[in-house]
Amino acid sequence: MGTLHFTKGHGTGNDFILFADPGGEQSLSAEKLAMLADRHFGIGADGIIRAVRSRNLLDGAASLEEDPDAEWFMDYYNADGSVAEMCGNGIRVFTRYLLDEGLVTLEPGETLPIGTRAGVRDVQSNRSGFQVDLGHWRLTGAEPLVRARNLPVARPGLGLEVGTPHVVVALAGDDELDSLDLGTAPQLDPAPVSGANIEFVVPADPLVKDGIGRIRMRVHERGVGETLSCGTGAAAAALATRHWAGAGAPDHWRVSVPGGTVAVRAFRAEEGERVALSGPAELVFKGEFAIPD
Ligand SMILES: N[C@@H](CCC[C@H](N)C(=O)O)C(=O)O
Repeated sequence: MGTLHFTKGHGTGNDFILFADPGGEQSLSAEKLAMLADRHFGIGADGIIRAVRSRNLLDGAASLEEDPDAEWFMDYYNADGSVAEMCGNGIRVFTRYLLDEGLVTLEPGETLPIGTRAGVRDVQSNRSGFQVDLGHWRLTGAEPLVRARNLPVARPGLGLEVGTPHVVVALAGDDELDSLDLGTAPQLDPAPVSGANIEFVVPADPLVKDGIGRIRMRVHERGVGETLSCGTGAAAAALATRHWAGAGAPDHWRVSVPGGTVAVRAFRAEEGERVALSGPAELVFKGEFAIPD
C-alpha cells in the first residue's frame, strides 16, 4: 500500500487514526491495522477509521438502502485489528474529519447521515461538538458475573446493546473505581460469544442534580483495553444506571470518564426508545506513515 496519509483525532481522549479511501481500494489486514494502532511501533490509537463512500463497500450498500443520503461509511476497527459495528466517540470525530477534509458540509440544524455496520446514524452539530443519534438500545437479558483483577469478589453485570455490546457493572464508590486495575481484561461468566465492552460505574452524590443524572465511568473496550472514554459505553452506563434507579429516574445524563465528559439523552420514538450522545470531537495532527509490505 505504501504511504498512509492520516489524521489523528479524539473524542474525550478516545483516540483514532482516520484516513480517506473514497473508492474503497485500500483495505488493510488486521495485522497492519494493529501495527498502525500500536503505541510503541506505530502511530498509536484506540481505533482506526477508514472513510469510504458507501457505494464502494458491501456494508455501505445496506446503509444506502436504509438512507440514500448516507454517502459516507465509517469503516471502524479496534486497536487489535478486529472489526467493530459502531463507535460513539469515533463517529463524532469522523464527522469533524469529513468536514475538515471538505468532503461534507453540515450547517447548524442540519443532519448528516453516516453509514455504519450498526446501521445509519444521524449526526448534528451542537454546542459541545456533535450529537449522534445512537438508535434503539436494548437490554440483552444477559447478567454475567464480572471478575476484575483487584476486585475482591465477582460483581453482577448488566448486558446492553447500543449498536455495540456492553456489560455495565456498578461499583461501591469512588475509591473502588479509582483503584480498579484494568491492565488485565476483566472476565465475564458466562462470556458472550462476540465479547463485550465492560463499563464500571459509580453514581455522583447526589445522583440527580437539576434533573440530570450523573455518573463516573471507567471502561475496558473490546479489542483495545482500558481507554479514556467510550461513547456507546457512556450511553450503556447511563441507561443501566437509569434502569437500576427505577421509575422517575431522568432521561438526561452526564457521564464523566477519565478523558472528559459526555452527555446522554434517552428519548421516545415511534418504535421504542432511542438514545443520543453529545460530546466534543477534536483533530490533533496530520501525518504520513510508511506501511511495510
Ligand atoms: N470507543 C467506542 C466503541 C468502539 C468499539 C468497541 N471497542 C467495540 O468493539 O465494540 C465508542 O466510543 O463507542
